[in-house]
Amino acid sequence: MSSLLFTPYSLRGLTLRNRIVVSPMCQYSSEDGFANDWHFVHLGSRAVGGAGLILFEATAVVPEGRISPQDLGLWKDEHIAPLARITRFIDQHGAVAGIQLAHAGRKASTLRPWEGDGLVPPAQGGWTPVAPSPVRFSDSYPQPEALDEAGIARVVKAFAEAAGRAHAAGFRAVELHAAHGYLLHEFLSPLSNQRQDRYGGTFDNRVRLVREVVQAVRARWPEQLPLLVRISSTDWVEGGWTAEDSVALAKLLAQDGADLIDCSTGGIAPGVKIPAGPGYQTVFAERVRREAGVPTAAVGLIRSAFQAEHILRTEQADLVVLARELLRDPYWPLRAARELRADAKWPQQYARAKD
Ligand SMILES: Cc1cc2nc3c(=O)[nH]c(=O)nc-3n(C[C@H](O)[C@H](O)[C@H](O)COP(=O)(O)O)c2cc1C
Repeated sequence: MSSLLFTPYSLRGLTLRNRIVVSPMCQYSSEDGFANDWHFVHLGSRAVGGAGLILFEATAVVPEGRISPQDLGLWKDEHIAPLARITRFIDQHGAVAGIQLAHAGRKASTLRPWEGDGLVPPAQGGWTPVAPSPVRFSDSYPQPEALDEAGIARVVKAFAEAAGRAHAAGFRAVELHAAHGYLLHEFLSPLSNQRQDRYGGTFDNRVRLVREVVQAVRARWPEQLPLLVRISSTDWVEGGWTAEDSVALAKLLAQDGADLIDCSTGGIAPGVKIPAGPGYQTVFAERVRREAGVPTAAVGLIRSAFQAEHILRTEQADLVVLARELLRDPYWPLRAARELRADAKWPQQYARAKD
């Protein structure tokens, strides 16, 4: 029986050689948003290791939207060339390079990198983070400033412009980060969004920003290439964002031009007890897929080849996304193919090694 994990998968005009996705993972290795040799080796080795789609870390669309001052960025044209060097290498090794575009909102770093090689804390001119409402994430986070409508419009434009640069850098998939308590998620969740204008209150108002971003990115991103959205499918908190909300949102985002929903959870509030166990978030991918009729990706404690194959065979998700397993072992796909005795599409040298 052939393996589903190693069966190519198509979204729009793009075909992945298999269904293994490298989850976006911050590397804390960039200066001023620029990719460098660390990113080249880290991401390139995962292409050589056999993954189908490699999602670059949360990449900030504006400098003040970084989770850490060492995050990648795409807020200026100068960021394109070093990224293009990496996407070319990934392409040459048969994988697809995708980028996660992000704005960290109230959880953004407030350290403004200065001209030299130091950091400026908020009291000496660092950033004030922005959010839907002036509600801090926790006592140890600064109070954010609520975005006004002009600020919201600038965020939408920044995502679209970053998507344009991502295309110029050779990316063939883009994922919008609307999860883990960052800006787009902060608008979705009633726990962080206490606005009373057309971006807050009702479900339709809270989803307005993420819909505008999807529409704006879709307008900028080539028609034949896929657009993914990562959501936190539940806040795991009473009164927060729910799995039902996720199903309703997925339907709307599909109308707006999203092709796949990457179903993560959590991140909106500190100290929340999450029942983490093998594949603990897969149930959300399954539900969104079944009830919204939208392709999904499953992520979270997916560790073995058989577990990944099972998720696909039982139609819980269309793609499996691995973070820590692929951090430990870039060659996880190669091992998985052996374990499943799958006929994987390898770069030539590995095809020879496999025989
Ligand atoms: C070092 C590290 C960095 C991460 N950075 C990101 C990120 O940039 N964007 C994101 O959506 N998730 C990020 N995550 C979360 C992972 O993508 C993934 O959702 C989570 O680790 C669960 O998958 P796993 O059990 O396979 O590790 C990060 C996780 C780790 C371990």
